[in-house]
Amino acid sequence: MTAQGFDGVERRGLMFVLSSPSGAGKTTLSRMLLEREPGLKMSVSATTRPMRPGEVEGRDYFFVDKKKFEKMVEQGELLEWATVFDNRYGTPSAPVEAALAVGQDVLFDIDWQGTQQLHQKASADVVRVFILPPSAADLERRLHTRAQDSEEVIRGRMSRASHELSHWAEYDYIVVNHNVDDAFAEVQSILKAERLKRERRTGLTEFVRGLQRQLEK
Ligand SMILES: Nc1nc2c(ncn2[C@@H]2O[C@H](COP(=O)(O)OP(=O)(O)O)[C@@H](O)[C@H]2O)c(=O)[nH]1
Ligand SMILES: Nc1ncnc2c1ncn2[C@@H]1O[C@H](COP(=O)(O)OP(=O)(O)O)[C@@H](O)[C@H]1O
Repeated sequence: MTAQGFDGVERRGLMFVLSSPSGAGKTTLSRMLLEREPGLKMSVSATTRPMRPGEVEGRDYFFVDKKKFEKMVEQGELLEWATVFDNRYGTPSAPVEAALAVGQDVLFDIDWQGTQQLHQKASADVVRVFILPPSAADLERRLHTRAQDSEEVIRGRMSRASHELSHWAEYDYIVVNHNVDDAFAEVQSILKAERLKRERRTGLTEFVRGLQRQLEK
């Protein structure tokens, strides 16, 4: 599972997780990252929740019924899964493994339960980022301006937000999404720095040996 770094030094692919209370901006930041960061692939989850207007099957989620979801769990097809807002959500393993195998990094928009499971399985390769809204009023406004959920669903999401927030300390990095461009720049810097971590740059020993050979000539 090695990727060619942009500087030619091989490294292991990483799993980049964004979590937040609903409406804090994960989807927005994920889309920006995918547009601007080569070598990053989105993990598309399976969910039993209904499709929202504008969502696309296979791009945003694989929309499945409860029976199909249970079958995926039984057959061991999911890397992690959890129940959120009365719906099930899970990460199909095969595409993640395939992406890492060809040297891509994988981006996950999953909740704290899934993040814990992923971290238990592959702690060295998981980078966890938690996105905070600047205030409760902003969070509620964003859920309304997204205009994709009913009043009742929005109320449910607001009442779950405090519980979601309580998991912030399980993450490696915390970004407050005041302004989307600033938050994006922060998330992008985290990804860039994590790609340079010595421990996952498997090709460094060979690279440095090559440099030493050149110097000793
Ligand atoms: N554990 C887990 N959580 C997921 C997965 N996919 C999405 N989620 C989380 O489920 C929650 C609800 O997602 P969604 O219905 O798309 O609403 P949104 O957060 O408002 O965009 C969010 O916290 C997501 O991060 C998954 O595959 N596994
Ligand atoms: N920094 C920001 N300022 C204002 N609105 C934002 C900001 N970040 C995201 N939004 C808007 O808030 C809404 C919720 O964002 P979204 O990315 O769907 O959140 P999540 O995926 O965490 O539920 C969207 O309408 C999005 O355009």
